[in-house]
Amino acid sequence: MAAIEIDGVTKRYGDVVAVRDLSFEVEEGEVFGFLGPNGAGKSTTINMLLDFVRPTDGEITVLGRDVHDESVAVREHLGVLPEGFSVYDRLTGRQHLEFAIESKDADDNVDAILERVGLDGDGDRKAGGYSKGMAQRLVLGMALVGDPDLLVLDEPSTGLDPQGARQMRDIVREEADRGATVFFSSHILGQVEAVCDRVGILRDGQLVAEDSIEGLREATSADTVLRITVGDVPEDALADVRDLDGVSEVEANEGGDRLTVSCQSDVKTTVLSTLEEAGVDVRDFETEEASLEELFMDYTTDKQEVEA
Ligand SMILES: Nc1ncnc2c1ncn2[C@@H]1O[C@H](COP(=O)(O)OP(=O)(O)OP(=O)(O)O)[C@@H](O)[C@H]1O
Repeated sequence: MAAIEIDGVTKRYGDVVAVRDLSFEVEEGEVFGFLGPNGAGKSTTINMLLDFVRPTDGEITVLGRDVHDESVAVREHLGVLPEGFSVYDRLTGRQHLEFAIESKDADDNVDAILERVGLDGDGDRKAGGYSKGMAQRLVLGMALVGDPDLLVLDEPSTGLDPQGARQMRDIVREEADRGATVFFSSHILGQVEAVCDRVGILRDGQLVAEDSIEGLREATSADTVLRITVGDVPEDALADVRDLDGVSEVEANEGGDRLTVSCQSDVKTTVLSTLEEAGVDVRDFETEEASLEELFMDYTTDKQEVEA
């Protein structure tokens, strides 16, 4: 069973189409990163998943249940870190967690959760005095109560310091290891790269890519840079490499013993074998893959915009 099934979903706000005929699935136990530039429709999608907003068209099923018709049953299995969450100023962190444990009829240990989210020592302070990052940690702690089957986290790393961001990554992986599904949106691409099994990239309300990071790399035109140390290179060997499909640039240094080849990820081995076939002594090589940032730009920006 898929943990999340989004089928032909459209959301219109008057003339604005926030999400357009969106369909995708997230498998149980998967960590799925939901990416997209500002205004792409990520929060709208998450709000529809949580039944905060109704789709204009289409169906959404979470853990095999319709999110609207069976919203109460769905909620019992969900942990949510919503966008624009708020805390109760007059209640302590501990009281927030006790409330979450009681409402979920769970038996979590408050101190263990405080420690997990990095709030040990601050549990007895009023949440009104928490910094933004501390409040975010608290709401994440509340989302973890009751070992939910599905965690939905909207921009979980925003406002966290580097240590908090690392704790967030660890928590996401730990939750996945115990079998939970994690669906989160993010702008922090390094976070996504480090924890996601798959990502979906949204642009103008439509999914423009859905794959593992590795798969995206192979499918995109964002180049891999191959640095090769060679004996020496005859000009015609360079010409053979330049002629390969998927190679965009070949440069040799002045000494002629180092080559830099920009190419698509899947032609790296062809570049090396072409050099060897032309009699070049390939001594060493290293590759520099396109960063997730470059992949993201590649999927969400028109080529003309990049060139401009
Ligand atoms: N309540 C609303 N009324 C009118 N338009 C809306 C409403 N909510 C969202 N939109 C529009 O829908 C589009 C998608 O917005 P959404 O907030 O889902 O994007 P996002 O990907 O979450 O962006 P961000 O990264 O900036 O949070 C935007 O054009 C936005 O202006």
